[in-house]
Amino acid sequence: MTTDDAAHATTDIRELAEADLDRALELSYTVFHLKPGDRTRSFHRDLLRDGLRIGAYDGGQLAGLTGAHRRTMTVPGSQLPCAAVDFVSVLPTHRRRGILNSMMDELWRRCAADGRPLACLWPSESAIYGRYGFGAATGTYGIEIDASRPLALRSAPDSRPLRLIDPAEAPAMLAPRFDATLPQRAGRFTRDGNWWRTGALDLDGVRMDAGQDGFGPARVVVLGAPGEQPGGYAFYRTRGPGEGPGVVRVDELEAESAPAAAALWSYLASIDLTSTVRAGSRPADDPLLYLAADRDQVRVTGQEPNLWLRLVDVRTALTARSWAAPVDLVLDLRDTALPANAGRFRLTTGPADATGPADRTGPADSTRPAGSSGTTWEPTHDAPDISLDVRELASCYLGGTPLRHFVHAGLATEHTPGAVRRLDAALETAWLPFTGENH
Ligand SMILES: CC(=O)SCCNC(=O)CCNC(=O)[C@H](O)C(C)(C)COP(=O)(O)OP(=O)(O)OC[C@H]1O[C@@H](n2cnc3c(N)ncnc32)[C@H](O)[C@@H]1OP(=O)(O)O
Repeated sequence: MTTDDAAHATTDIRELAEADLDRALELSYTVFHLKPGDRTRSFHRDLLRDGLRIGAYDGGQLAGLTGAHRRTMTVPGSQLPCAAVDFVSVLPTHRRRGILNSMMDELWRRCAADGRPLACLWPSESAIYGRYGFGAATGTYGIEIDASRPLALRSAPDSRPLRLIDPAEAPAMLAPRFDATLPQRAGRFTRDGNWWRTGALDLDGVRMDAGQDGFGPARVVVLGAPGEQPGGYAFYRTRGPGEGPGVVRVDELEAESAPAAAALWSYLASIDLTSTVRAGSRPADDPLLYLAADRDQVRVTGQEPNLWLRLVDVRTALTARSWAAPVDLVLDLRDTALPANAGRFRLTTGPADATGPADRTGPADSTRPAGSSGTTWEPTHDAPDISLDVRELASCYLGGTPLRHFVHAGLATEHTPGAVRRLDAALETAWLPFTGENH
């Protein structure tokens, strides 16, 4: 037994007791170099208390922590329970002894017991989680608009009135528009009133960056007259001119149509005493990028992976989602962390989504229960058409990355010519997956 193994052997992985929540937060703040105020601490405490909680104990000392929030994620044609992993922390004195490995093993057991076929996370460092079968599954663009002149667009904005509303009324007023995006965008999370208040709008200033970056409180603009269902909304914060130009920071914008989006972006680019609009988290297929008449005015400033996904229960995940085209293929799947998923399986998808990938919208999709897509995933001894790792399957699962990209990179193998093209056609979604959250 090596010294490290000996140290690991003394670590007990078990439920993090409610009595240990405060020291668990202290551990997390230590490793993340944070010093939050009381409101943030209380928000974190509630999050940790209400989720899956795993502690790594070295005798009486808490040496490691993993939490996971119980959330519901949209997948093409359905919604699935997901463990949104957070607070992953190991004391600096106990690192690289395998504590994270052990906590991940425990996480899979907890996901199974809690009926969560998916797990996801936003990694602090992207090198860490591929080994556990997580793959980057949604991406995000940073967009900046030069608002020193009127926003030039290629089509006319929706002419309905825009109005600022009391942010306290926003959760109830905005939820129907947000919910309408759920069947279109895989990789999103359903929200309850509490999540709207804290996770989305941060009305109580509980997030770590609250008030520290010079931006004011959340402002909420909606498109449409009072009493009408909003055709779109944006919530944003502003910082007036000082050392630099005035900035509008857009935290979320959803619109029912391109003209509605045009109206909202035009408004944001016209706010007095500001000359830059920054949207840090937009989908790669944001219509704004195509509507812009001058791409020097609307620039992509960054592009990066956002949500990392783990298919904990591959059968449930694959049979729950809808497919854009029928396929009948044998996949040879590697999964070293969860061998129950590994092996050779025949994927036979149900009838293609009647509307096809170009027009898959409407609430009916999101209400279809998991497992009702007519898709099967059964063990077989037949020769494989494709070999791949569960990490790559996770990256392709929501329709964000075609498998052929991984084949080109030598990370997946096509044995039957045309098999990858067929699978990619089936995985495709009308809109790219997009999460729009980073916690
Ligand atoms: C979703 C989230 O919460 S993301 C936040 C992750 N947490 C942090 O970044 C906080 C600071 N860091 C830590 O607390 C710890 O160093 C952790 C959690 C990242 C790792 O915990 P450890 O117990 O040291 O990891 P463990 O010893 O189990 O190592 C597991 C494997 O991951 C690798 N690994 C661990 N940390 C890193 C890293 N930062 N970068 C790349 N690889 C890493 C190890 O080399 C090891 O690889 P191997 O199994 O191939 O040998």
